[in-house]
Parts: sequence; structure tokens; C-alpha cells
Amino acid sequence: MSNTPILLDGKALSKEIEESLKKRVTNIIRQTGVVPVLATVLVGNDPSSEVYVKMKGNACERVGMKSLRIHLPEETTTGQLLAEIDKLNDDDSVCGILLQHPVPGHINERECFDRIAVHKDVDGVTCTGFGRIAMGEPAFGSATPEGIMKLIRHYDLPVAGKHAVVVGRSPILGKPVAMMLLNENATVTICHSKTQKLPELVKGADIVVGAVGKPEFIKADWIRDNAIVIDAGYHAGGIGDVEISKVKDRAMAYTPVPGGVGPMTIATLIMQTVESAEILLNSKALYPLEVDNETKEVEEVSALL
Ligand SMILES: Nc1nc2c(c(=O)[nH]1)N[C@@H](CN(C=O)c1ccc(C(=O)N[C@@H](CCC(=O)O)C(=O)O)cc1)CN2
Repeated sequence: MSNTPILLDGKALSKEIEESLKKRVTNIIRQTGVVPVLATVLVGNDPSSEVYVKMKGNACERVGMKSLRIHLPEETTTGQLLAEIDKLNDDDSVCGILLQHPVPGHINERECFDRIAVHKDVDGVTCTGFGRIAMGEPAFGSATPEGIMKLIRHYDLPVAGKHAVVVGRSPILGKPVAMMLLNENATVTICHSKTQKLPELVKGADIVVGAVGKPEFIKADWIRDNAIVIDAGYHAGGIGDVEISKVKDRAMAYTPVPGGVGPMTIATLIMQTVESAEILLNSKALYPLEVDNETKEVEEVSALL
């Protein structure tokens, strides 16, 4: 007989994280006299993105930070968005920058993500941040994957030596979560739209990560008993990428939708913004005259992460 499945409660853990961040933000303000700022950049009028950006701004304010909310019109060009990011990179009051994905199709999103200064990349979207994470070096991780790893660590779930199957290979979800699981000594398979015999591959998984962005694409009967099921999907009607209601009773552990991975995405972004503020505070204390030297600053940030 299998044990009672563990519900990986992202809503509860994100609240705990927020509580602990309030004290850290108070300390930063006490030491610097400055309230840390997360800049959120939204381009266009996608209703879901508007909701997510609002949730991020509100979370910032709940922990005592400020959010600088920048909303640019749909017709913004790549050049205009790059110029906006440059301004935020140069603004000493801003310690984190979030560019909401997706941006309108005519914009070169990769170029814009990579324009974010690595020490302000609290959402973990730059190639540099990804590369450092993949190599097991300190950096801010991509928010959703890092949130998933926080949940896994919090519930002390077994990862080393386990077979993790990640369904999806997006730059901010599938690829980074695969690297993070690998860094924790899982054996990782990344599946995608051209993968053959997907059900068979998923059936071999101890850990399944749904990161494909299609409602209930991963069927319950692909998932073996006692697996850890992480559902990073969020679709209308409160459903994810996995047929979770049909599999949860025989899982070792699972994330609900809503209330699992989603709140951890936001909590991770906010936590990394607080870490960025603390690093900037420390690097200024250590190198008061040299914080405008980009190379040195990045080295110091890496050392302190
Ligand atoms: N730059 C980024 N863009 C996007 C990211 C990201 O991490 N960085 N992730 C997604 C969307 N997203 C945040 O941006 C996000 C999606 C869902 C949730 C969430 O908490 N969902 C709730 C349910 C929704 C609700 O209550 O309305 C849940 O799962 O409990 C948070 C963040 C794409 N873009």
C-alpha cells in the first residue's frame, strides 16, 4: 500500500518566505535609508501578463519594497525596450529588473533579456545567469525553476540518483529546471515536441516536471505509482499541464494547480530581489568608489551570492 501523497503547498511556503523577507527588507532600509526597488516591465496588453505583473508588484509591497511598474505600448520596438532596460540598469535605486514574458512577437525578446545587467537579473532570464546555473556557479536562477527546487528542498524529497523527466524545453522553465535537477544529481531526460515515445519515457520517471504549456497534456496513465509530480502549467479553469486530479492519489508528492508552483515563482523573484539589494549594500560597503565598474561589480555580486 502506498503512503499518503504529500501536497507540495507552494501557497503556504511562499507565505513563510514572504514573512522572512519582511525582516531582511527592514534591515536593508535601516542600514541604507533606502527602500529597495524591483522594476517590472510589461509590454503590450496581454491580460494574463497584466495579472502576473500586478501580483509581483503587490508581493514586493507586502514585504516592504517598492515596485516601479513600467507599462509600454504594444507597438514598442526592440530598440525602445532596450533603451528602457538601459535606463533601469543605470538607475542605482533599482536592484532588480523583471521583463514579463512573452513580449509582443515583433520584439527580439532574447536580446532584451540579455540586456538586463546580470546583477539585476533577479528573474534569472539572461544567458549569463543560465550558463552560471548550468555550471553550478552562483547566480540568480530562473524564477519558476528555482521556486520548484525550493519546494523540493523544503519537503526534503529525494532527487539524487532519481530519473527526472522534464516535459518542455523553454529557456525560462524546461532548460533551467533540467540543469538544476542535474546539479542535484538527478538523471535528467528533457522531452519536447519532437520526442518519440513520450508516454514510455514519462513512465520511467521518478520525478515528472510538466513544463510544456498545454492543458493536461501529460496523461495520468503515463505516470508511475509513487512518482513526484511537479506541474508548472497554469491554464484557465485552474488546470495545469498534468492530469493531476487523476494521478495525485497514487503520487509520492504533487503540486496542486493553483497553489503549487505559481506562488513559488513570485516568492522566488521577490527573494532574489532582496538578495540583490543585500549584495549591492555589501558591495557598496566593500567598494564604495568602484560600484560603477561593471566587471568588478559582477565579480563582487558573484562572490556574495
Ligand atoms: N519574466 C517572466 N515571465 C513569465 C514567468 C516568469 O517567471 N518570468 N512565468 C510565467 C507567468 N508567471 C509569472 O510571470 C506566473 C504564472 C502564474 C502564477 C500564479 O501564482 N498562479 C496562481 C494561479 C493564478 C491566479 O491566482 O490568478 C497559482 O498557480 O496558484 C504566478 C506567476 C510566464 N511569464
